[in-house]
Amino acid sequence: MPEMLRIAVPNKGQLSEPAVEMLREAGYRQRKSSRDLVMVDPDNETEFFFLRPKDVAVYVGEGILQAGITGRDMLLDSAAPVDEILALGFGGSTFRFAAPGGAGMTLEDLQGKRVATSFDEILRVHFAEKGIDARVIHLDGAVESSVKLGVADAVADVVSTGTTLRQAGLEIFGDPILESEAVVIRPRGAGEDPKVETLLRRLRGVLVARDYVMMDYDVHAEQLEDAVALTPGMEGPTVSPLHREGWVAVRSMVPRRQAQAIMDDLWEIGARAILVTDIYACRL
Ligand SMILES: Nc1ncnc2c1ncn2[C@@H]1O[C@H](COP(=O)(O)OP(=O)(O)OP(=O)(O)O)[C@@H](O)[C@H]1O
Ligand SMILES: O=P(O)(O)OC[C@H]1O[C@H](OP(=O)(O)OP(=O)(O)O)[C@H](O)[C@@H]1O
Ligand SMILES: [Mg+2]
Repeated sequence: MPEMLRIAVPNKGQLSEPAVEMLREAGYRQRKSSRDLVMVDPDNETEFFFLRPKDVAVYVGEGILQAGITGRDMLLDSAAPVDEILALGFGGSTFRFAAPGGAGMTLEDLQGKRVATSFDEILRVHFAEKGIDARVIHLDGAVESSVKLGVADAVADVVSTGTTLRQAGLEIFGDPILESEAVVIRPRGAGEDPKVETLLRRLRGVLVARDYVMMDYDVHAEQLEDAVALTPGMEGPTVSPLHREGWVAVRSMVPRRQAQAIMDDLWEIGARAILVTDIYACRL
């Protein structure tokens, strides 16, 4: 048996499904049932371990697993000896203070108060940095209820849409404590590992395939420089001769979200036969 690459993946919660989906797009076999705790992918010599999201950094920090997917907030809260090596663009959230609406709280007002959170370590570090002496009350979840129930004076919690806070009658105050998203981690100080490098290259390929499209168009050679300025591509666009005298065909990657605006601009300078296609997979 070849040496297996061992990767930790969240087994439930907000990050689990999108992480599994991304690994599948990256060509890895993924679990069939959300109850599977281990999944072997022999073709890729990789084993996936489905662990509680907060535990991922612990396993990777101990060097038991060579890489893992978790939230940046969770990795920082674990204080495990791991490095973030790639941000994955999903599971975005901010970690923020909130208190009853209308109270007009500031960070300084937390001096001597009780603040409930599921991320004690992040909060303690933040208070230490800001010189605030407050009591951190650990709760495992549903932190928003703590103020109404009298367990805390304010909360520090994960905010995505803000709906949960609003429904609990709480209002954000102060600067964001942390911006988080799903990330790939590895043990701190780990040396180059060709299998981990392959995983990263594949995941970067998925990120590019999600964020970019391929654009093809024909343009008169006189307008080529203007057109290329609109579609500079990654390492410069491919330009090929067309049978039609004085015209060239151009092929370039462009950001998906700008594709329509770029097509409008290309049309304006006389480009025609402008086509956009999805990138199925890539290595850059
Ligand atoms: N809308 C969201 N709500 C909660 N977490 C989110 C959201 N969007 C992204 N995240 C991120 O997902 C992770 C939280 O995962 P999750 O809530 O599944 O774990 P958990 O709270 O420890 O687990 P559980 O809720 O099952 O006890 C964090 O990294 C957080 O930043
Ligand atoms: O800003 P929103 O879009 O409302 O999302 C944020 C909420 O989602 C998470 O809770 P989760 O569902 O993970 O439950 P938990 O409190 O048990 O962790 C988080 O802890 C907030 O409560
Ligand atoms: Mg949660």
